[in-house]
Amino acid sequence: MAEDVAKIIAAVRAEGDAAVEHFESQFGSGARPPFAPGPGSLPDDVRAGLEVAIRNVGAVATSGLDRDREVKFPEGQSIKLREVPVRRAAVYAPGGRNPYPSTVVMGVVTAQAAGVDEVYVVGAPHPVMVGAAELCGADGYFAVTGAQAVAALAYGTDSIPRVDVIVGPGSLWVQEAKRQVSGVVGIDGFAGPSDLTVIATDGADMEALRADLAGQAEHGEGSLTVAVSDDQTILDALDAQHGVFVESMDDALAFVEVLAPEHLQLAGEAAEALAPRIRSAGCLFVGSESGTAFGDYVVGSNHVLPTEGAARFASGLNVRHFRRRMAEVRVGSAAASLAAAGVPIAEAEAFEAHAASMRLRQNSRP
Ligand SMILES: N[C@H](CO)Cc1c[nH]c[nH+]1
Repeated sequence: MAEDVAKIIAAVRAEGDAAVEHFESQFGSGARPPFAPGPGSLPDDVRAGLEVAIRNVGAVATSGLDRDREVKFPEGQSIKLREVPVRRAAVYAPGGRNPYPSTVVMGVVTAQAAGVDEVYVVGAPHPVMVGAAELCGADGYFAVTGAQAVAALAYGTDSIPRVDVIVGPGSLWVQEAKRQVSGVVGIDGFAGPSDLTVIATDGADMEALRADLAGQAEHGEGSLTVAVSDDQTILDALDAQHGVFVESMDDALAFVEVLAPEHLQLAGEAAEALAPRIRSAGCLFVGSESGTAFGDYVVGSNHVLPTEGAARFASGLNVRHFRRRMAEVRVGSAAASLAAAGVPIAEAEAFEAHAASMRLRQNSRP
């Protein structure tokens, strides 16, 4: 598959819209340049729900913004650490088996909270997804899908703007394409099939947990559900794809730290005590009311999360995926003392021109 994806990317890079149209007719929705989707349409109750999602996801995303910082040295130099948004971002929203207006919200609202100037959506031209993008105030929607969509966004075509960051879940083709263009553009990471692990202890609401597990299994192919408990009767009743019996909660924690699930629910009397001990989950849901489905849609946390164990090192989608940090440097009156320190290092590296550039400022006055 990696080779096929590489061929698609190379073709789109070389031929632009014509190649996108070709692959779209072969594997996608068949849209033609300029890849405009049909009109958006949102039933009133869906619109109202999405408005709640937009408000809550926006509030959480905004709270993740880092502020600029400045370090001033007594020698005279100052370094400002500036947090700056990228100019353009795109959200890939899957719409093959089911339309995902919720993913449109997760991506667009987070990019907007990050301060991105232009935010685009790509995906199947489903009216509810287009309507969600309009409701969020996205700057455009392109009815392109698959690896060709990712390639078009990475390199730009006549119809599709080149962006700085591409985020969002998608098929293995989409994820492989994102991996291959990363470096040319920023990406959020690998967002594969959904998984849910529950740690259920005494007092867990079994009916609710069964519903939660069935919910994530509903994503179909590749989705993974795991129940962990120190009580075999709980495991039998939950009927997850995998039931993992543990002797103790320490063993349960050790297990989930290695698995690093996308979603981890803690249910039952031990839930609150366990919560602070969890480190490696994409998103942690604590207590009987906290079903993963709330996180999929409206509670405010993001549902674009690291899967397949990536929660060991990666974060769920957040404003940092759309921002970069840039140091702003003023050497000022520190030139002399810094040159005294820097010149010998440059000379040790045999970089005489580097040394000269510092040395000649040794006597300057700001
Ligand atoms: N559970 C998915 C990934 O965490 C997100 C989603 C969208 N729609 C329903 N669920």
